[in-house]
Amino acid sequence: MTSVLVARALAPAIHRTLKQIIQNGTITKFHNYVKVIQVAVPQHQRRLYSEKKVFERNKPHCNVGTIGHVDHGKTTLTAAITKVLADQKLAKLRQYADIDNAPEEKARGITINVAHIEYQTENRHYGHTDCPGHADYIKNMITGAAQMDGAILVVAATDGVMPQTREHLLLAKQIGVKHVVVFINKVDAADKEMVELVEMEIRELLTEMGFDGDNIPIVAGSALCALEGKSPEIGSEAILKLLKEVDNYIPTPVRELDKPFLLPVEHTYSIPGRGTVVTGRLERGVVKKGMECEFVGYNKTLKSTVTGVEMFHQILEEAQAGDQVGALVRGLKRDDVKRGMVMAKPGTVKSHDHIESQVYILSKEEGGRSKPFTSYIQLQMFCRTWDCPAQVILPDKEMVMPGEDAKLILKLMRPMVLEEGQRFTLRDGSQTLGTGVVSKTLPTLTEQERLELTEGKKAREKKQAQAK
Ligand SMILES: Nc1nc2c(ncn2[C@@H]2O[C@H](COP(=O)(O)OP(=O)(O)OP(=O)(O)O)[C@@H](O)[C@H]2O)c(=O)[nH]1
Ligand SMILES: [Mg+2]
Repeated sequence: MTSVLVARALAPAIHRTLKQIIQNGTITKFHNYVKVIQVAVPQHQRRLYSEKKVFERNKPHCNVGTIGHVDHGKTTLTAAITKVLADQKLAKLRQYADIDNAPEEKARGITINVAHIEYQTENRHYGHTDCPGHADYIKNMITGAAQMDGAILVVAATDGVMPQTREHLLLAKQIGVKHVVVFINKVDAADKEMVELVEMEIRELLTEMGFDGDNIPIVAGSALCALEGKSPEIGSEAILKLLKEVDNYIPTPVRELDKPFLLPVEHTYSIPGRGTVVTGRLERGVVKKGMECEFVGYNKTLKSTVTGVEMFHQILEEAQAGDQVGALVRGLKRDDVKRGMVMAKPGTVKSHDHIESQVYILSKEEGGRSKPFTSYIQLQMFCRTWDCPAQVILPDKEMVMPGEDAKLILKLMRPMVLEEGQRFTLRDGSQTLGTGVVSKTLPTLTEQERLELTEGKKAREKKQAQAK
């Protein structure tokens, strides 16, 4: 007991000294520092001296993000939001180059990977996902949007509604994002009539897509002015107005805290000296340090234990459904775990490669395909953080017309975690076909069926002939 008290009293001094040693370069690597801490301080005291802050859960958490056509200013707006809120001590400023930080993003001046940013308003704590607008990176946008409780659609006043404005809105709707707030950007470079015209055009599009086009809040301003601290009436004031609308219009969803936890893995990182961290939005339940977990997907089930939980690099006592989480896991290498796997309470989820579903196929006017399709068409299925090719079988009709609702049997190339009631999106090349819900999971494909699926009927017959 005395030694604990002494350690407690001495710890801040030890911490200061160690910090100084690091700064002086005597201990260069952080994990060496951690090792010294581990030797010097008893385990139950260690967190007190950790470099990281403990996350203070004093406001509801909500996930939003920016969607919209390429170059309309989503990343600039994301940076501007952090700037305006940093002035009120509600965020840490994230510069544009901090958000689009990959070399290719810098070279091309476009967003490729989604970025997760944190900020707060007076009312809520936000996780903000900045999505890419370029048509080639729609896949990343789908994963990003799947984590949002509400979206901020960015439309440049200089361009108005463009192809990915429409496509992102359509995908958001399909994925189940029900609440959208609009920011008309670049008003510094457009006249008033133009802005009014663009607003009318957006309201029309929203209504056409099945959103409440008449009442959705639309704020006009300039993200660049806000970021550069110029013309406050279209700069910082417009950003604050937008955030107020986001606060009011996008409700905090009811989280499923009492269910077994499930985290669709978005990324994996390796932290030297500590292990592997998986990130993603916790879909349901609660995760704490010490809990056993299981990674399921791609024909694999890996067992592990959660050894730490963080949100935006701050330590979490407990991660709750809806949180944007980083979980440190024991005994797994970074390459063992892949995006698209699910981290869940052991024994609570199962992979499936054969399902029955109810799907709405979009009409041409809604952005879907113009021709009907029949059995054996191969489509790409997007669900949570994974996507996978799937073969379609129509059990009760010859063909499905665009604009129709249909029962589809889907055979997946790989078994992935799926549950009854799970939503997914179907795409064909660069076109969104529709969304569906898993109505029933069916028996796993037999070896014969899988062979047929992967190699086609002809190849199978050839193999059988050769075997004879
Ligand atoms: N005039 C003006 N230019 C702006 C404004 N906001 C952004 N821009 C410029 O528009 C260009 C594109 O901005 P980004 O923020 O990269 O656009 P984005 O929507 O994130 O683009 P992607 O992520 O690649 O789809 C940059 O050159 C910005 O400086 C604005 O309010 N006014
Ligand atoms: Mg961007």
